[in-house]
Amino acid sequence: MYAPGVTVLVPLKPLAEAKSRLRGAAPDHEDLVLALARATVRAALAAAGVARVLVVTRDPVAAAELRGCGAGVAADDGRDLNDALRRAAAAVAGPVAALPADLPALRPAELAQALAAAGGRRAFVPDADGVGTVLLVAAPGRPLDPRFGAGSAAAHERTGAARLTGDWPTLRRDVDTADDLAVVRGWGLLRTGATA
Ligand SMILES: Nc1nc2c(ncn2[C@@H]2O[C@H](COP(=O)(O)OP(=O)(O)OP(=O)(O)O)[C@@H](O)[C@H]2O)c(=O)[nH]1
Ligand SMILES: C=C(OP(=O)(O)O)C(=O)O
Repeated sequence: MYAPGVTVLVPLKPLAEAKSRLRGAAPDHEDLVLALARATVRAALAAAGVARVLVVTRDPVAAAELRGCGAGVAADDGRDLNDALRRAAAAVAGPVAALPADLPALRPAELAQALAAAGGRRAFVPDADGVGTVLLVAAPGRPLDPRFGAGSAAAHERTGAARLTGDWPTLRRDVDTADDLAVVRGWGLLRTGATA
């Protein structure tokens, strides 16, 4: 049976505001944020089952750079992260998922496996600590209904989403802090000039 590819929404704050907990971890903060996003987008585009990646942002520099990587851009006209994702998802026809822009070590095969594991259900992948969310997949024909933010894994579970905990270390390692950055640098998987 033909299974249509997933549209992956990648939300990204304006570069100057994003990843505030990483401020000081690299000489040029905006360059670091963009490098994380670029690596995330490239990996997502290379994953089997992904039809396209749409970056949800209002930052013109990030939009232009990420278009250059092959992503599309959806206008960010939301009040906050979940509102922006909700609005962008409502405009997508077909399967939709959301992935944060801070997964620079992501291996495409791990994302492909997670999307396959969702198996047409509403599902999410928690971060390495099991507290946050690194991937939310909408049930076919249903709203994305994102609950990102503090304690989002539990919040997504409360909405009936299946918790997927495969052996996906690069998918589950979002980079929020300098310690997270050190972990992915240690793996040697950060393929970006600014953060290498
Ligand atoms: N479009 C959009 N993206 C957002 C918004 N808030 C957060 N994001 C993005 O959502 C993803 C997950 O958010 P966080 O990991 O908390 O990142 P952050 O808010 O940039 O980082 P901190 O400032 O350190 O909290 C990141 O890719 C953010 O850039 C928002 O209001 N609009
Ligand atoms: C917004 C989130 O990201 P973080 O906890 O990494 O800031 C989340 O996990 O829902």
